[in-house]
Order: sequence, then C-alpha cells, then structure tokens
Amino acid sequence: MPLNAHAAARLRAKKRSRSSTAAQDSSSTASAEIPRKLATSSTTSQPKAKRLRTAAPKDLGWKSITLPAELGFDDDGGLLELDEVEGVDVVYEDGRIAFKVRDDEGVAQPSSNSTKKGKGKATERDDDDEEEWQPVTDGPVEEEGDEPAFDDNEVLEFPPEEDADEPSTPSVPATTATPPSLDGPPEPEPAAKQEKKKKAKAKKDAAKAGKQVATEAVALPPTKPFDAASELPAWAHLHIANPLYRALAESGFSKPTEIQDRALKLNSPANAEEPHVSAFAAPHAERDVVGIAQTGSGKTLAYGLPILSHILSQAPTPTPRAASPSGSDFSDASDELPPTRLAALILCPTRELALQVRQALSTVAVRTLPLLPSSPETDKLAPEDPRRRQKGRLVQVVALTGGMSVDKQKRQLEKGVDIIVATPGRLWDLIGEASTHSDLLVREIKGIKFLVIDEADRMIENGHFAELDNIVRLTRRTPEQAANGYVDDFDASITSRSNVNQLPARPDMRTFVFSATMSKELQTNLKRKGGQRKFVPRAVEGDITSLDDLLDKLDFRDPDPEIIDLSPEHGLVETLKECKVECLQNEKDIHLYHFLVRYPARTIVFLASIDGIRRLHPLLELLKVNVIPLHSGMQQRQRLKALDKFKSSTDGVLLATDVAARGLDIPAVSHVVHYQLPRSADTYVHRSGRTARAGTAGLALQLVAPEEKKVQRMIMASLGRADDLPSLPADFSILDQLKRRIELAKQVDQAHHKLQKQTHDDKWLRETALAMEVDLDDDTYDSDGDAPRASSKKERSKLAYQNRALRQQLDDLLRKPLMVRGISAKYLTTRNKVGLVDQLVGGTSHNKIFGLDQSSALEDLARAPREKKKAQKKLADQRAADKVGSEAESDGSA
Ligand SMILES: Nc1ncnc2c1ncn2[C@@H]1O[C@H](COP(=O)(O)OP(=O)(O)OP(=O)(O)O)[C@@H](O)[C@H]1O
Repeated sequence: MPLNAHAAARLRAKKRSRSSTAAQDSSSTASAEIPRKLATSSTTSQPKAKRLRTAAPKDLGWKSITLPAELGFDDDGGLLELDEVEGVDVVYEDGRIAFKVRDDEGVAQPSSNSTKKGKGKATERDDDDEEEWQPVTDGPVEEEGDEPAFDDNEVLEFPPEEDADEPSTPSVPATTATPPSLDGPPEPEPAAKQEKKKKAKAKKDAAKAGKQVATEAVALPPTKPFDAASELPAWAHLHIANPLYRALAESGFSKPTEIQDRALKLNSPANAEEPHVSAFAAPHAERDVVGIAQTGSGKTLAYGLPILSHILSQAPTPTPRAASPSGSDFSDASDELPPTRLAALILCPTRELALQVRQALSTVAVRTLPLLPSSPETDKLAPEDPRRRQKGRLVQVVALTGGMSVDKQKRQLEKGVDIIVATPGRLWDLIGEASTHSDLLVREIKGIKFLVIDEADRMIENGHFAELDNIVRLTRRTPEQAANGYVDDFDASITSRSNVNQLPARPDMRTFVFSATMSKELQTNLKRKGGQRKFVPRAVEGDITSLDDLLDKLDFRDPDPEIIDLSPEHGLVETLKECKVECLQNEKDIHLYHFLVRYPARTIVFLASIDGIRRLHPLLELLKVNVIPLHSGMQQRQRLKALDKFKSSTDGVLLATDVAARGLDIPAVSHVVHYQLPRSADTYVHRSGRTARAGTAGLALQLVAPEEKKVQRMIMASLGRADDLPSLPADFSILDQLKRRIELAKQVDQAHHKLQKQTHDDKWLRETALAMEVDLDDDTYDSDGDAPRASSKKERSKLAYQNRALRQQLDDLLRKPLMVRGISAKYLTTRNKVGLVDQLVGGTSHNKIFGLDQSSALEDLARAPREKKKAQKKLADQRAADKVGSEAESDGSA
C-alpha cells in the first residue's frame, strides 16, 4: 500500500514514536507523494514571512517517489530522516489545514492559474512581480438560492385585466417593476460585494430590457394549445385547463404525485358518470376533499391545480370596484350587484406558509403563459417576470398576512384578485373593519368557489378560533339555500351593510381540507358522520377548539366528502432516516455543535422556546456557525429575510421554533435536528418533514436528554414504533475539543453581556443624573444593593479588556484544527491506513476535522452497525488474547 509522506515544509522530520497502535504496511519500499520541490530540497532556510500565498493541495506539484524502507519508514508507518524541506508551510487557519507557498520559491502555480493549467506544473515567480495572487479557498462555494426569494408579498403585476379575455396577441405586457428580492445582506467580503454590484447591475439591465421589450411590439403567432398527450403523458388523463400543462412541464413536474393524482381525478368531468357522484345532490359534479398525505408530497398543487384550472376555464370577471355601477356603493339590490371575481380563499396557519403558498401558485400561474421568443432583452429578465411572457389570462394571487402593510393589501384587493391566501387573523382584521372595503371583501368571500384549509390540524392550535369561526361562517349557506334547514348563525353586525350580510354564499362551493397529519379517530368520525352530514351539520357551541369542531362548522356541500388518506404507516416519509444522540441536557450544545461541524449542510434546528434560540444563537455565531434565527418574536420582514438568507446558503443553520415546523418548503434541507423534542407526534412529523421532501433523502436527529426519554417513547409509540432509533456515531476526542471551544464561547458571551449591561446601566445613570442636575463622579460609585451603579473607568476598561482577551483566546482556539485522536499536527502521515496527504490532495479530507474523510451523516449512519460490530469483535479478540496471556502467565508462575 503506498504511504504518503508529509508535505510539511520546515519541519525536521524525526523518527515518530512507535506508540501508534495502527498496524502499517511494512514492505521494503513505499511510495510517497511529496511536493516536487520539497522532495529534493535539503536547505533549511525559513521562508520569508512576506508574500506567502495559500495554495490548494492539488496544486502543489506532488510526485510519487519510492522510498526504501530503511530510508524513511518504520513498520509504524512513521517517517524517518526526511530532511527539512522548504518553500511550503503547513499552517492551520480557521481550523483548517492550509499550505502556504512563498512566492519566490515558485513551488507551484498560483492556484487560479494552476487549476487551469493542470496539476503539478510549477513555475518560478519573479520576486518583483507586483501582481497580487489570490488565495485559494477550498471551502464550499456559495450557491445562489434556487428558489425565487420571498417577495414581501408583492403581487406580480400581470398584464392588464382588460386584455385577459383576449387570446394571446403579439403585443407585450406593460412594463412593471420587478418584484423586490429580500436577499439577506451578503457577507462583507470583497468578492461578495462585487457579486452584489454585479447583481444590481444585472437587475438594472434587466429593468432596462423590460422597458425596451415593453415598448416594442413582438409579432407572434397565436399560442397553440399545449400537447399534453405527447409532452406530458403522465398528466394527460387529469382534466385541467390546457395552459396548466405548460406550467407543469416548465416546472419539471413530469408526473403528478399520488395526492395530486387522487385529488385531480375528482376534478375530472368523467366522474360525473360515476354512481357515487350522481348521488351528490348539489348541482355540480365535483367533490369536497379531505386530503392527508405525507410532508413534501405536493399537497399545495393538489388543491392549487383544481383552483387554477377553474379560474383559467372561466371567462374573466372584471374587478368588482371597476364594474360596480355606483363605485363602492352596496345600496343596490343584491341581484343587481356585479359578479364577484374571487374564486378561492386559502387559509393557512402561519404567515410564512401563506406567503409560500402564494408564491407557489403565482409561479404556476405565470408559467401558464408561453415565454416570449429569446432575445438579448428578454433573456435578461427572470423567467417568472411577466414581461418575459406573452399576453394572456394571468391569475392574480394575493397573500393577506399579519406583519405586512394593511394599506398595501387593500390596494391589491382593490385591483381585483382571483385567489386570496390568508392567515385568519389578518383576514378577519380586514373584514371586521366595517368599511366599504370590508363589505366588498365579504361579498367576494361569499362568492368563492373554493375554500381551502391548509395544515388544518395546526389551524386549530393557533389560537385564531374566533377569526376562523367567523370566516368559515361567511361561506355557509343560509337556511333557504340548504334544504336541510341549516341555521346560519352569522353575526349580521360584522359588516357595515346589512344587504351584504344577507347575500347568499355560493351553493356549489367546494371545500378542501389538507394536512400531513390527522388522527385516524377523526377520519373515522368524519366517515361515520358522512351520512348525517348530508343535511344536518352538528351545531357547534362556542369556539372551534378541535379539528372535529372545524369540520363540523365547515359547510361541506358534498354530503360525503372524499377522504384521501395517503399518510404513511408511521407518519414519516420513507426517504427520511431518523437517529438519536442520547446525552445530558447540558451536553446538547456540544453534540449539536459536533453535528453541525461534522456534517455541514442546510440544517433546521428546532427548539422549544424563543429564549432557547436567543441563548444558542450568539453562542453558535461566536463559534462561526452560519446560524440564522427564526421565531415569532421577530418582525415579519426579519422573518422573511431570515428565510431568504437560509435558502441562499448551502450550509446555513436555521434555529427555529415550531413556527417553521409546518408546510415550509425550503429546497435541499439535508438535516433536521430536534434540539428539544416536541410535545406531540404530529409536530414531530411536521418538523421532520422539512427535510426529505419530494422524494429526496434527509435525516432527522433527536437530541434526547434523560428527562425527555418519556416524551420520546410517547412520540414513537404514537407513530406505532418502538424506540429503535440508531445512535449517530461520534468521535469522543473531537467532542472534547469542541467542548473547550463551547466553554470559551460561553465565557465570551457572558463577558460581553456583562459589559453591555454595565454600559447600559452607566448610560442610564448618567442621563438620569443629567436630568436631575446631579453631579455623578465617574470614579466613585454606590456599591450597595442591586441598584444599578455607575462603574469606574477602571472597572469598565477592565471589563472591556477581559472581553477582548477572551475573544482573542476563542479566535486562537478556533484557528487550531480539530484533530482526530492519534494523528499529529506536525506529520501529515497515515492513520488507520488512511493517507492524510491522500485525503488532502484528493480533496476527500473533512474540511474542519483533520484525520476524517468527508462523509455524510446518512453514510455514517448506514456504516454505524458494521463499525459497531467490528469494534465489538476487536474488543472480544482483545479480551480473548488477554485471557490467553494471563493464563499462560499464571501457568508459567505455577
Ligand atoms: N408533481 C410534482 N413533481 C415533482 N415535484 C413536485 C410536484 N408537485 C410538487 N412538487 C414539489 O414538491 C415540493 C413539496 O410540495 P408541497 O410544499 O406542496 O408539499 P406538501 O405536501 O404541502 O408538504 P407539507 O406537508 O410539508 O406542507 C415543492 O418543492 C414542490 O415544488
């Protein structure tokens, strides 16, 4: 087996101790990879401190040499007698190995060139060369977020409504502003700044291009219907409006997910022929749906596509205000009122989810329009920019959530919308205003064709009972409408005009209730009630406090709503792997930090409280983890920015409360960590479902303290499982090193808070003294009790000094590499038959932990049982050998 000699320059190689237990190849010769120049050099001169540059290992010009065993290698694999080499320093920067090459040594190419010119090509550099050499970074390259950023609920400005009913024409939609991106602030790196500038320029160019495009008329042939049968055969059997096929193809959704297939089949006109449908008393053939399907299975489009399909197949309705003969006046008789435009109301439990649903539906809506032919101007625009599209019917989707400007939302409503995605709180605020706006909104809601309750079970938990109740009442039929004598207890005083209150709700409204979790008991109840529900829904007294209550309050027009239950047996997605780490409560920080360092990837860490996030966030930040907090104590804008930032970083760590547990569809989340276990199995399912979405693999890790064992067993039991989760393996020598870092980071944090508090107290005292015209001697202070006191200058500077010193210590510690036990920082040799240089040169070395190969948590988890078996066998062999030895000894002594 080839052994790798170390590349450490300036190190006089001495015989390594034989203490290493790893058995090594002891063949008489061994080949080693040594930087070309280093292998031949024997000078001992120190590289000059100036003009050192970082070189990538692969650019160092390694060459294989054959070393006779007597020259260099003992049977430990240790390196003997290789003399000092020069020109390359092995240094440890930010916890990583880095090779520093002196310019005048010219050992290797500057990285930027050498990667282009090929491995190992060394060129001499002139000392007078003033050109700056760029350091090579081996770190992961930051990728652009692959999802469009949340756009602060800006409704995309689609082509003017008047044109909506016209067939596609050659002209181009009017210029509109590009939806603003909420990109998080980039790192203050010069490269990032440049990138930002570039983006800004590109955006400007795109805006310019958009204007240009808008002013030029592009002659286009009329758009042909999309040929679903040949281009999207897996969808062709489902009856949806033709432009949607184009949108699905453009989205890369080659086939429907199971829940989509099942839900859309109920949309099919073919169903009208089926006996169970003909039994449906209402004058329509479409069904109400209660859909339960695993997380990430595409439920949004399962209800979204029937809605979009319905809208696209209807003749466009003019905006209510514009069409109303008397503007906003509702004094006319109800039958003279203009038709309503709003087709669907989608209720979501959280703001983020509502914004995400809006985004998902808007994207599909835009994609129903064909792209304009490619041109230098249009190509600069984002594909979701309506200016890239041909004119046609564009569905308007608006999100009404808290934390956003009410006025803006009203303006959007005024323009006319097809779909409202709302959280109950904000929607009810808008309705309850008792203004012309709210009357209009009530009238629109009464006319909806679809009512959707997304994440239905969470909706109940969210504390919006009253609002939800009131909104749901608007969609119920009046006694006259329902042949069952249904009593609508809608409070007439909610809106300002009684004639709006008396408007009937749409008789053929469809109701969709979706969630990833719903108790079997509830489903059974629902089924059992099907017959009764036909005409007599249960009168629910008081608030809606359970999903059962909600289902009873919903006025399903379908007496037998279709229940599609695709929930997996154990509630979790098949592509999700679970594991655990059992540790004490106060060791969770170490294990979390270990996991994040060992397996850098997009990760969501769930905590039980905002306080927990406020404690952990600064700690991990001090440890240089790319950590992003998300909780309900943050302003909406901050929350959206946090999500945006998380989406655009490949190794971001989102520290979140359960506000992020449901529905959020963030691409490529590799890991979910339950820092604290949730209190219910449903929340566990939803939290874990933020990874392993749409058929991808993912891992959920539970950090379980002894006091949580009971909760854990309960969760597992309610998912129908024993606690058989595998433990994630950890290297204890690394944990020790991480523990030191964490302890120091905690001290830094405490010192920082102490200083901050003191500064704050001092400021307050000084301001108070000034206001009271009292002299406050800086060097004297009141030291009794807990009352805030002004600190002396000496005290303050001592604190500040301590603070700085601790930070410095932490920085120094973070710069030191993490080393697996048994390897040396000085000699990059071989450990457990793994060549460390091989790892570095081959790029397989772990970025932060020296001595480990890069591997994913899933790979390590899969290997864990084999490794455990091996370790057990080794231990058993060792014990057996010890036993034989001691028996032989005792025989000998006898
Ligand atoms: N037919 C399809 N083919 C491939 N991907 C799809 C398809 N339909 C939806 N997706 C993608 O799957 C992902 C998950 O979809 P969605 O958010 O609707 O899941 P969900 O079932 O609502 O999840 P949750 O229960 O967590 O809210 C999204 O990124 C979506 O774009």
